[in-house]
Amino acid sequence: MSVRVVARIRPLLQAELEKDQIVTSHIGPDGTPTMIKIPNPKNLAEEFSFQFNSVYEQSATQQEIYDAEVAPTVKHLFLGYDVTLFAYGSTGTGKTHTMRGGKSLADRGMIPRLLSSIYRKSRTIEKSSNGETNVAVSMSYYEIYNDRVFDLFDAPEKRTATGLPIREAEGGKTVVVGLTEVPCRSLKEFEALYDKANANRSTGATKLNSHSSRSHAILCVKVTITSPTETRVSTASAIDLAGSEDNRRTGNGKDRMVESASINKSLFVLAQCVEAISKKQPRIPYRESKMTRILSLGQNNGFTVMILNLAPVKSYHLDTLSSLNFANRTKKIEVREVENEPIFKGPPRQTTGGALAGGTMQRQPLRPLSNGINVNLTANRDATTKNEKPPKAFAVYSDRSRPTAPKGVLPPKSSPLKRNADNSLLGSSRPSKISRPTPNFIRRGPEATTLSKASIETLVEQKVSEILAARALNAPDPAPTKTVSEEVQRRLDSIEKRLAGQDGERAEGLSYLFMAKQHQARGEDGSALKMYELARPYFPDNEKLQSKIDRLREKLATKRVEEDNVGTIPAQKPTSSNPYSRERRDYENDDGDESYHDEAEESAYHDSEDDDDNDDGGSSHRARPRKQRGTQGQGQRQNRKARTSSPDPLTRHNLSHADARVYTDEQAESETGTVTPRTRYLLDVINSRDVSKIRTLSGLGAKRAEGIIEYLNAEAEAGAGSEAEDDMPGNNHDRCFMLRSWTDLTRLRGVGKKTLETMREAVLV
Ligand SMILES: Nc1ncnc2c1ncn2[C@@H]1O[C@H](COP(=O)(O)OP(=O)(O)OP(=O)(O)O)[C@@H](O)[C@H]1O
Repeated sequence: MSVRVVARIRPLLQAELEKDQIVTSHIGPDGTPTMIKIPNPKNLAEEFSFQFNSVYEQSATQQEIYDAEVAPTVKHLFLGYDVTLFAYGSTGTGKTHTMRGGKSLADRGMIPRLLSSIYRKSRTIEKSSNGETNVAVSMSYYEIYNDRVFDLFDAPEKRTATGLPIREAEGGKTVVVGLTEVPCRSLKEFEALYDKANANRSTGATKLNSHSSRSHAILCVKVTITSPTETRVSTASAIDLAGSEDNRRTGNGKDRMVESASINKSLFVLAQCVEAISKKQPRIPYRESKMTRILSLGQNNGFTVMILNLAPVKSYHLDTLSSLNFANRTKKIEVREVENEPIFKGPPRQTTGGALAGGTMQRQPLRPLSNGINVNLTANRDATTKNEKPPKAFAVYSDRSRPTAPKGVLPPKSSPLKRNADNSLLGSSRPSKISRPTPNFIRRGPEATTLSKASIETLVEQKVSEILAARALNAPDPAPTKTVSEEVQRRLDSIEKRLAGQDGERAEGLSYLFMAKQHQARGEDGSALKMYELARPYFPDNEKLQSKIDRLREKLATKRVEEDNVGTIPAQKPTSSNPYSRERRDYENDDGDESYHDEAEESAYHDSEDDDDNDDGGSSHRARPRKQRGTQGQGQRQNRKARTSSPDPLTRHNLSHADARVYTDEQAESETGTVTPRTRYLLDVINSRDVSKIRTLSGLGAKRAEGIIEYLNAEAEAGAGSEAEDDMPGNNHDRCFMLRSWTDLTRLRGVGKKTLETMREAVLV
């Protein structure tokens, strides 16, 4: 079934005027409000309509929304399904109000109401089973702030600078290592913990919201139902995303800008993921931000409800269109309704709650996670017998395929908890249950080529976890595992070096560059200049960076002179000689033109990007490396097509953050020069399509070498352009597909990032 998407229009705030309202709800085909209408910013007489599962008007109460959208999921939670609830919207649109709410009973948000229902249902189940069935509730709560994960049960002063690591456990789940999981046995206990943890959440004042969330907050409530015959675990995740921000309106200072860049980047990646999923694209860029890795939208099973929060007024016009478009895509995401497998057992045992009795928070030791579904339970069972704390283990699914449970582990179900068929939720017809097969629309990389390689990867991960754990606990590093080979040790050293050494500094420099680009794309030249200047010490010999700074200074000086002369920023037509022209043109286009078509918009962005400094050394910024640059005329044709295409009002944000798309460590290559000599060498060898040459690269066997050539040929065969480009008149595909950058290399099928790093490190140039 699809993600259920409902829209909520918040009431006018004190400073907002009734006459400025532009967002309206309308009755849909089923006779209930399901449609949102909003004028086209370019032509106010024209309206865009968006259809959702439900629409809540300004007067809707918390109770109404809870009853209709969240309460129906509770029974499914108790039947072993995971439930994900998240709030999306621009800053100041009411996400936190919806999820957390106010203090009064009527104002309580979805989260406290959900917990209230969970406890009520738990008591009912325990009572009706005459105490034979026990329900334990525990919670974890963390935030993703500036792309780092922090446990909200930790006071801010106790946080480490790097935050908690996340990683993929063997079972294919993304897990936060070292997260606290707190048992809470009553609503009262929950509320005390939740309030305390919320006080640790990063918030701050912006011009748009005096109490703005600066992080994505993720609450996971684990429900463990233990009957005499089986144990079921399911998780309700409630996510209050930070809101996207337009820094021309927030009045953010430097620190807020850093937060803002991080918020916008992660939301941009989320939008990219949603777009990729909804278009069934083979590559979903989950890995490009921690939030998307953890959320793994479209990969988590169970029920997902998204509440789209909207402000009704004109000042949010473009943000609202952007959000509506995002939500429109989200509703196309199919979520597989899969029940968590129960664990069957022999004699009854103590529950998790019992094991962790006392209401004290317990820091779980950092240790490698075990595999598979219901990892908590297996771990808890061990913990009970050994009187140890259970390892942390909850997760939303990540983009790795998950092994199916070995045959014979789970006998056929005969549970008293087994539900009656209930197809009522969300009005869908439910598919029959399946046992977590791999979603077929996600292209998987080939399995590791050899067993030894796979075990090396595991050992490396295991060792890194141990080291991180030792550091976190301020204990001496554990002795190396006997089985760690020289090869593993060498790679560990290199990973350690990368984590702690120069690369850390470089990463900081890169983050300044990234923010600078974001500001520049938005036309915030002053802030962009500041960020470039902050990046400068990290790349002292980089002439390109220096000349960028010089150009920006010049541009700002020109702007100041113009402002002095005219008294205001000129609304002039861009000219090629005016250094101010490109950004104004982009900005004006995306606010005003109908350049809304995604594919074409992307091309338009890249074309205009090329017009600028040509500083990316080729295609390294591009999401689709196989796009071949056309001539200037071709680029213009693409732009023209973009502007006449369908009025899809996405996304000033997309355009603004286009450079966030693949901004990783490797963008150093585009920012700090062109492709590095080592990468150039790798590219040359791979582009040669010569198996014997490719095999000489470290870490590649014959099989992978052939796989690489197959990939190159397939890409060439597929044509060197996107669907949008395919339609372009005069677009001649370059049939000889070439990789041009490190980013292109990261897209090679079957070659992981670690292997790439090994290959690069082994190049002697
Ligand atoms: N349904 C509502 N009823 C009354 N007030 C509301 C409602 N929704 C939002 N508000 C008010 O609007 C303001 C902004 O709401 P909130 O802080 O929840 O926004 P947000 O989307 O979480 O913002 P940010 O992303 O910046 O954290 C708050 O003052 C809140 O009380």
